[in-house]
Amino acid sequence: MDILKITTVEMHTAGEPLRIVTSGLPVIAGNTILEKIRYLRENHDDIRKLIMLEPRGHSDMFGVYLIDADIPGAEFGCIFIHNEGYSTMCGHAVISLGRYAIDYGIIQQPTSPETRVLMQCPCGPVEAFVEYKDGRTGNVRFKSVPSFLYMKDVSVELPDIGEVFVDICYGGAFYAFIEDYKLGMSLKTSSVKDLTNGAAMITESLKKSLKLTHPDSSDLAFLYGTIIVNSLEEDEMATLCVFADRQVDRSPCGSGCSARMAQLFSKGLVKINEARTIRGAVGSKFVARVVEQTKYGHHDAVIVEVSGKGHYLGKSVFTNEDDDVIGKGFLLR
Ligand SMILES: O=C(O)[C@H]1NCC[C@@H]1O
Repeated sequence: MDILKITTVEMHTAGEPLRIVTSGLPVIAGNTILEKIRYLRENHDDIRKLIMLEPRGHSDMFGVYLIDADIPGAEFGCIFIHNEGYSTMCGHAVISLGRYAIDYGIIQQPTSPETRVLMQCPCGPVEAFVEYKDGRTGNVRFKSVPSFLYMKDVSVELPDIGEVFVDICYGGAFYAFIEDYKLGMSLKTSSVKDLTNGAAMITESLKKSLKLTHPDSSDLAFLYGTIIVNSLEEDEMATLCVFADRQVDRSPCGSGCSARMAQLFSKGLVKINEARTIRGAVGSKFVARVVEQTKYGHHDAVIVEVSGKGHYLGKSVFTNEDDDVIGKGFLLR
């Protein structure tokens, strides 16, 4: 590996980390963002492991490579990385990146009270609006790609629990959704370890039995994770997203909020423009609302707007010595 130095800006959105790589990447071959992801997976997955896994990261680390966009109007493209590979959408990253794009001069003439930043995510264009006042960036709201309920009441057989039913929904990534009580658990009182195991069992089982299709590309047609939600009878919506290799989102999961709102809308449980606050694993919140109805392929879909705020944590300079094999990345659980 001929990596000498990788520099990053470190942020978090609602507790979920975002390691933004600012220099040190090789030339990434490919004409489209999806081709670039394939190229990275096949040729430079060592870089992802180096900065996501231990000892520089951990099993729940998340990051992004910024690339030139290949669609008109987008300021940049985002290649999201995590403990297992590359994701198709990441709302918490978009929220932090909205601030970063202005604060680090990608957008040179920001406007008040909001600046529009169009980002190309692997799932498609995502439009962010960044609060900007007196030279300072603030909250970010984004409108994601069309989100939809893909399949309802899919049966999953779980060891020790038995048969449960999940809905599969898309919000730039595919998730299985299940209420906590159906697993005999509670988002309020069960341990994160038990919830994670329950969610991961669902994802693993569905990956073996369910073939997903996506209107645009087979590269986007895979189950990213399972989201455990609370009952709608509770005062506030709550969620815990377990994605990639048992990675636990600290935030309420932006793409999961889009998918959840699409699920609720298609069942008549939220109305257009009705704002819902969604609490994540560490108590932080996003606000989401359906803003438009649309079609995506043959799916009845909606555009969901999600808002939250990202914060800066610092900067890193990562190196790797030639004789440091362990330092190339590992996970201990
Ligand atoms: O906010 C989101 O959409 C993301 N957070 C980590 C997992 C998802 O990609």
